[in-house]
Amino acid sequence: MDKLKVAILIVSDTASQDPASDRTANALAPILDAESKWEHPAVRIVPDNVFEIQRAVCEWSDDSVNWYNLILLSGGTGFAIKDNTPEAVSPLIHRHAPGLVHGMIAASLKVTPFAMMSRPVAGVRDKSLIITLPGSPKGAVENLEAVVKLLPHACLQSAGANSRNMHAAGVKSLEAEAGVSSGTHSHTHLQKKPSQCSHHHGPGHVAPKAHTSSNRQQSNDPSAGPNRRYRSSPYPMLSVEEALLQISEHTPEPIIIESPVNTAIVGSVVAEDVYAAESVPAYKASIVDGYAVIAPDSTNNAPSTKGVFPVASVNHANVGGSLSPLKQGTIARITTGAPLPPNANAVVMVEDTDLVSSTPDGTEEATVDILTGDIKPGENVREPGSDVRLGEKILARGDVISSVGGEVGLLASTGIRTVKVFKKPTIGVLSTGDELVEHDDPRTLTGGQIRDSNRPSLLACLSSWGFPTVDLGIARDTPASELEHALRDSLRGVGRASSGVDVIVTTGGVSMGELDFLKPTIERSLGGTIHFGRVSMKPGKPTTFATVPFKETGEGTTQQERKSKLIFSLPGNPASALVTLNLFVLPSLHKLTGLGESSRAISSKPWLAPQLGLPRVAVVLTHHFPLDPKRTEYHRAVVTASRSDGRLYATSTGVEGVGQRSSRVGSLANANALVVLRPGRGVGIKGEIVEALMMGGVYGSDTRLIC
Ligand SMILES: Nc1nc2c(c(=O)[nH]1)N[C@H]1C(S)=C(S)[C@@H](COP(=O)(O)OP(=O)(O)OC[C@H]3O[C@@H](n4cnc5c(N)ncnc54)[C@H](O)[C@@H]3O)O[C@H]1N2
Ligand code: MOO
Ligand SMILES: [Mg+2]
Repeated sequence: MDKLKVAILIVSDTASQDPASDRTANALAPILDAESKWEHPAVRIVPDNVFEIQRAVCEWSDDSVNWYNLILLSGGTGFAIKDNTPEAVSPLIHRHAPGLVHGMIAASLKVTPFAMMSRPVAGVRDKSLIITLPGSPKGAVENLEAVVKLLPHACLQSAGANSRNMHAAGVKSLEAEAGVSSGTHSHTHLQKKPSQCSHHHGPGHVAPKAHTSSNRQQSNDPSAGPNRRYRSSPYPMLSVEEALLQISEHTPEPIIIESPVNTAIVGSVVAEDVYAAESVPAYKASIVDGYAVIAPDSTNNAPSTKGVFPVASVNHANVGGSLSPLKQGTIARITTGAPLPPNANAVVMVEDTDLVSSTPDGTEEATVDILTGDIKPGENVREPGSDVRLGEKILARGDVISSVGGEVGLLASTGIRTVKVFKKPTIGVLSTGDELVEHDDPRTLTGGQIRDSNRPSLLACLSSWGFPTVDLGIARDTPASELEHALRDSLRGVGRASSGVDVIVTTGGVSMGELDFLKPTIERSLGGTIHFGRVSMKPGKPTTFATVPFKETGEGTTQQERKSKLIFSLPGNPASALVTLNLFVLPSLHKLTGLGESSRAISSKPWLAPQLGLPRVAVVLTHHFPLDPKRTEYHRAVVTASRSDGRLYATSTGVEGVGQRSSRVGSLANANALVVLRPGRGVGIKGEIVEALMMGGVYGSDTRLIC
């Protein structure tokens, strides 16, 4: 018999930094070598990080050529916060092996009651047997020794060997070595072929409840095949309002970064009150072009400003150095914004003066006649700090740095070089489907191929909202592992998503088809939680929202814990994808970007206040709109403002025939609003006032009148 392949994954933050500190791998290897059934183990070390662990296990189990029969993990199985090896491994397991877990704990309990504090996991993924062991060399050795005799047999069965033959050939001796007797129960168990196990996972079987958010059944098992898929969705149908509440609840709080004041902060929300670092103006400045004068007041006994005065000096804006004081009886020429010389207290506009004489060379003013005596101290002068006082609060937490430029101007003028803002989330967009072809592929479509229109349209929409995006490409439906790898890579920040994403938006694969793998992949393979998988709306019924646990540490941030990443899995139909992006993803992005803080700061409203998501307005229907009997419809429409009566009017982008069909992305071309049509019989009547969500600016019109 060929030797079996075995890999050891050491899970330890310490050993990942200092590989020499690991003693467990060297302690385990001799136990396997003694069996002479194993190749020398491959060893790798990763930190206590769910994604690193999953990546290594998948590499060893999923490669169709170089897969390993046995994958042993050591470390991260205790109760400490950072111990998350079982959480990383459980979702990867297709068929659990509680017997091995029981055997290991029973053996350890003979040695120490602390065995109860270990949380081992064991089971089969594809053809590989995966077992977690404690991190200490002693504990790992004890656990491995407890099961090692059974492992060659277990691995061969997992790999698909005929168990009857194996049983006849060697089980008796195995049992003898392991010190167990071959009772009826163990016979039955060992005789089961791996493929037979899958019938446990069809509908009717209560799957292990790992990360579901309710008591419902877990999503379809992709390996069960179409004849075993659910024939009704296990996901409860939520109302749009309930779905928005779930999103609100599970969208993490925004995190703060220090950002330089430049164009990139436009659209950001200020995270801490900002105080002026400098006064504006920093000096006494002229508001006009003219002559600085000493206007009479009770303190200076100056004569009237009316009369002819010698021009003593010239003050331009941008002068360096110190200015000589203005003497009584003289004036100084000055430009707008320039500093007044000491003693000057007012400026006379050049329009209120006449030139009397020039210097002998004819190039300069010698004397000027001031035509008005009605100049008061302070006239045409900006006092230091009169625009902005040093230390004055110029922006408050929650303020939005708008594209108008006023906030950037304030920061720039007061010497603020960096500002604390909430980090804008980065969104990765992934299309799924075997039928998809790049939209710009020059080849003619064949068979059931269609162009991927969702990715470009979603990326365009997200960019227009001002969020950084990552194009995650297309993941095929088959093999299902392609989707799993694409999502995991994006969550871990490798490949196309190397700069990291906070939110993943996928389209396709969320409904009831046998290739609709999104939900099972999130739940079963990534250990995510699906908060909802169906919404009573049209279009967009199968919209799915999930969170996947994650810990982030990065540069330049002050609060580094983003505990989970968000996945919005939108329906594949193009109109459904865009409508649900607007309706569900935008409010979440707004919360992540700190706009929730904004609404709290401004009005103490909860985060679902109108500032989050699309603005809501009341519109008048310009014609009859058909209603759906069950689902709330988000009808694509053009909203115009009437100049005659100041009201907003909504006209459908197409009510006849296929106008609003969810495959018809054209229903969103020119649309600037989603008209909210509550379910009912018949039609929404022309002239009726309903709610609309504005996706773009209102068009102007004075012709849109109804009677
Ligand atoms: N038996 C049932 N079937 C369907 C139901 C249902 O409740 N029971 N729901 C329907 C509804 S409603 C929708 S919406 C769709 C959602 O389908 P999926 O999200 O599973 O998406 P796919 O099956 O992958 O594709 C649907 C459709 O969209 C096209 N598509 C997919 N991706 C793209 C893309 N990137 N660019 C352009 N077009 C795309 C795909 O080719 C299909 O034509 O399910 C109904 N079925
Ligand atoms: O819910 Mo679907 O998006 O109507 O076609
Ligand atoms: Mg589908």
